Amino acid sequence: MSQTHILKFGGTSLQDASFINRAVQVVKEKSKEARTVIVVSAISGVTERLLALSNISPSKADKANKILKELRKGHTSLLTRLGGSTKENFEQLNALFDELRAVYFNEDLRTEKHKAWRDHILSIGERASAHLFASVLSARQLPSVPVETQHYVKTDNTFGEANIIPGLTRELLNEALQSLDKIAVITGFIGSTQQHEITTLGRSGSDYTAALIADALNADHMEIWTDVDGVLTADPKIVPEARNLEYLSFEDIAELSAHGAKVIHPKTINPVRKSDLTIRVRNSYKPEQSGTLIRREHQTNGEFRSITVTGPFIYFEVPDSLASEISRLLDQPELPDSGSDGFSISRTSRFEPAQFVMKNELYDTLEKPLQELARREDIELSVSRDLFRVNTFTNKLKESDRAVTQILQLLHRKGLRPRRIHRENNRRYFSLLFPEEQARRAANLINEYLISDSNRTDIFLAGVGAVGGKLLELIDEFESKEVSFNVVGICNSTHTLWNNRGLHKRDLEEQLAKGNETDWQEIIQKLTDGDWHHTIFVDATGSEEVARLYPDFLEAGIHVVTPSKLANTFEQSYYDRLREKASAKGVSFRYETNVGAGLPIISTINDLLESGDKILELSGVVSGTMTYLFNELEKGVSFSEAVSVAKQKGYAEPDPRDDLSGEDVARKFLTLARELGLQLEMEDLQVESLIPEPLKELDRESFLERLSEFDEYWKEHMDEAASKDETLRYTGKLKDGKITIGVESLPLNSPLGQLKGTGNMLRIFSSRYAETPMIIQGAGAGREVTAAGVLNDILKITKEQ
Ligand SMILES: NC(=O)C1=CN([C@@H]2O[C@H](COP(=O)(O)OP(=O)(O)OC[C@H]3O[C@@H](n4cnc5c(N)ncnc54)[C@H](O)[C@@H]3O)[C@@H](O)[C@H]2O)C=CC1
Ligand SMILES: N[C@@H](CC=O)C(=O)O
Repeated sequence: MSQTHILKFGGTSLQDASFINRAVQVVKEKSKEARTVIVVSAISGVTERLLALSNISPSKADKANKILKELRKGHTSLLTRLGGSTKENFEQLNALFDELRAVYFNEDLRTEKHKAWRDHILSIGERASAHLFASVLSARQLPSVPVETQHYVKTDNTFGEANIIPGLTRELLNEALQSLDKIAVITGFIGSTQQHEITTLGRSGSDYTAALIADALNADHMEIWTDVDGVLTADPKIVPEARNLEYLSFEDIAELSAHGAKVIHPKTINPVRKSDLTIRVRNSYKPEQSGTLIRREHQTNGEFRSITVTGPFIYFEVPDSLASEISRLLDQPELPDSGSDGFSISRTSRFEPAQFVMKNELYDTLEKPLQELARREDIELSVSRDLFRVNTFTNKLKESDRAVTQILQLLHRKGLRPRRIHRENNRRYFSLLFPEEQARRAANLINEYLISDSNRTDIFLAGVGAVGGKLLELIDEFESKEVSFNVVGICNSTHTLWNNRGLHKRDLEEQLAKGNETDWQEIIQKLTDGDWHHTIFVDATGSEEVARLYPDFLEAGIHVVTPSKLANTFEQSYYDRLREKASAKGVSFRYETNVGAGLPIISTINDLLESGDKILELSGVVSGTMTYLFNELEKGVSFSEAVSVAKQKGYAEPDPRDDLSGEDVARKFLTLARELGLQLEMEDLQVESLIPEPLKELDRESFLERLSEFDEYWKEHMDEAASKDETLRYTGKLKDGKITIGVESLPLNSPLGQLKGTGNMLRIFSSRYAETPMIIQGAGAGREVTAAGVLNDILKITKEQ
């Protein structure tokens, strides 16, 4: 057995009999594979009791006696419960509590060497814990011996936060432990001065002791047993969704700790920084989990991602001329130690104000001289109080600043604007300053960004009919290394279904009908409050109610993609508002499928305009349903039958009267006109409707039932065209700011007369394409091509991020 493993049990890992039993089990397993050395903290709550004792005045002896009695009883009864109650074990424990009583009531020590007296009192916690645990291990056939480190860990006399004398400590520990043939159960946290007065090592002192021992014994592995899952992406009290990090490097830990992470103190790493020691942080509540592995060389992996929240801070600005004097004030050695992020100053130029961020308590100490300085310069010092820093760490910042931009965009979309952004060059870290509640929200959002697959896009899909249903299928089938989709919610006009982990086509068939009733206010609320970092709302309903909600989604930082032509063809002011909202919130509104379904009509026109071309005329066929109907008439199918099949095939609008009335084509031409910058309304268009006058006032069902009454009319019409070697087409034209739409009889062998199926053809005449127009032609309706076009819009948004 050539390996040496150090197991450090924190107070929570020894909090009661069941936890101690669990720790015994860990030791039993470990000692089968390696030489095992144990380091213990005081049992949970004991250090706090000892501190309370040290603050009780001797005149209140009753109170002190109560604590002394409880501490002794707590330890001895645990010893009995755990089967370690030999006479010798009791005597050793009782001797410690006798010592505690004697030190506590030693008036000379208390008054003359108060700090040393207090450290001596505190040391009893670890010493009692080591005796207790060693006794229990021995009773369970794991021969053990308590080792009190005040004899071996040598320090200076900074009581409360003593500094190690490294060489001497290493030598003494090595001498004491190297040839021990029993399991050493060693006290963490304590040492002693050269004059043998007990000292304590400050915050995370027991982890530090464990590292000193690992160094002295050239240990291979160290386990820190504590009450959290390992090193997490954030403090779970602030970010409940914080995740455990699987592995980190020593350098990662040092960087995290310098900016507020609490699990491992950087001084723990110091003694073993150059060694090959592996450290595992594990949770005593969940011993089956593997925790976080920390070692020297994990430097370049992607695991390093975390958030810490520090504060509270004060923020103020002063003219640059005053900054040097304030910096001198901050340099005073007698100021309270406010940690590595106690204060920071940003000075961009002599002409810009200097910005100061400092811990509240530091400002409180300096407030008077600061105000005095400001008065002298006749400046009103306006301070913002109680701000918190959200520090973000990620390996992504090694390559570029893209993560900073993405995070800022994400926060901006959620209405969070930091007071100050601090980014150090060549560091994997940046910080943002917020008021407390905003800092909490920002930390949760950034955590979601860091832990989720950063390529993931969350989608809410409204409308799961012809287009929406097919889209869900395409999303299910979609595979890419760069992008992944997560459909968090779907709805139809009656039901809504949510699942953070993703919905699929099968859920539509099996689960949607069991979902909640569709409630649009609830959907908006849920999407607005959700911590999804990159959300797209897809409207495939064709509903006016839904199209009127886009400003709410854009306002909440949610992108909108839609095949519905409604929103772009409501009043002009609504069209303008959507664009203003999207731009203000840094989100996208995409609707390529509004004209020609999957054909790239809108994007082509915008590309031409962007490159300086001038559009002179747009004309042709942009209704797939109409082409289909006239093609069917050519074959001798009745008009009413063709309409019904067009609906079944998913070409026609949710209400086919929108196709037949020309409204669908009108909306398409109006959208194109507005893309060209024309300010037109629906009433400005000249549109020929195919709805027979007597059927105009009927509801949808009665209309479809009575449509066959007009089959003969359409047959005659088509026959007449055929007699001239012509056919019917429903065409539209935008020229000189005017839109005209209607039925035309065209030569069968003309390009438009040749259209088949759901064929669309749009001719673009422009300054550059004046003689020979640019033509975009292809299927212009149908669930497949439209859903694919919607997916393309979604992909464009993911690429813009
Ligand atoms: N079918 C096609 O070829 C093309 C369709 N479009 C557009 O796509 C949209 C959808 O068309 P289809 O899928 O064919 O329609 P559809 O009638 O097959 O499906 C509509 C879906 O929206 C749901 N819905 C309706 N009102 C709702 C409301 N207020 N709240 C929640 N859900 C609601 C319905 O329950 C249904 O699931 C329409 O705006 C249409 O103009 C655009 C281009 C081509
Ligand atoms: N009903 C429309 C669908 C596409 O926009 C059409 O037939 O063109």
